[in-house]
Amino acid sequence: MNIKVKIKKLEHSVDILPDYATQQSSGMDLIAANIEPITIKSQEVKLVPTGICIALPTHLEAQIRPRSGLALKHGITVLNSPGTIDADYRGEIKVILINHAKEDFVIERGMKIAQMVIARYEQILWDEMDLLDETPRGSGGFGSTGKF
Ligand SMILES: O=c1ccn([C@H]2C[C@H](O)[C@@H](COP(=O)(O)OP(=O)(O)OP(=O)(O)O)O2)c(=O)[nH]1
Ligand SMILES: [Mg+2]
Repeated sequence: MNIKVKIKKLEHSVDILPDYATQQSSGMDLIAANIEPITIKSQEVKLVPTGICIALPTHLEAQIRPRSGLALKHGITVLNSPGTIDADYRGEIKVILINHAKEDFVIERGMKIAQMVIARYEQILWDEMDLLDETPRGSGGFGSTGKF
């Protein structure tokens, strides 16, 4: 679609911008911009800077998602996944990482720490009712349709 989105690099940012690793990747890899290494001890949470600010147009949001390789090999994931970057946010994009492994993990500057998916969203208005239309599912949920 080639929608152009404004991006600003902060002083501590890395040289390259987030990018798609392959032609049809849905997410762009986000790069750690911490000057000094950040150690995430087992079960610890750390906020990792990316050094970039963006200005998304209305109806687009950015979702911060984990990288499966970091999760599988090192137990590192995005605590608030998917993190939400609102269209009106102009601050630095930061990534909340948690270490679920037993070993410490060190985030080095330049490391690909998470991925960012740009998605469309809608805002709605409530139409408050006393009764909602009936459906075959009704209030069934949480496994109501069976195991297999
Ligand atoms: O992983 C994240 C999540 C959020 N943000 C930024 C962008 C987002 O637009 C803003 C607010 O995020 P969110 O709405 O998830 O946090 P909140 O706790 O509700 O804070 P606020 O009251 O500022 O909305 O913080 C990040 O940089 N990284
Ligand atoms: Mg919020």
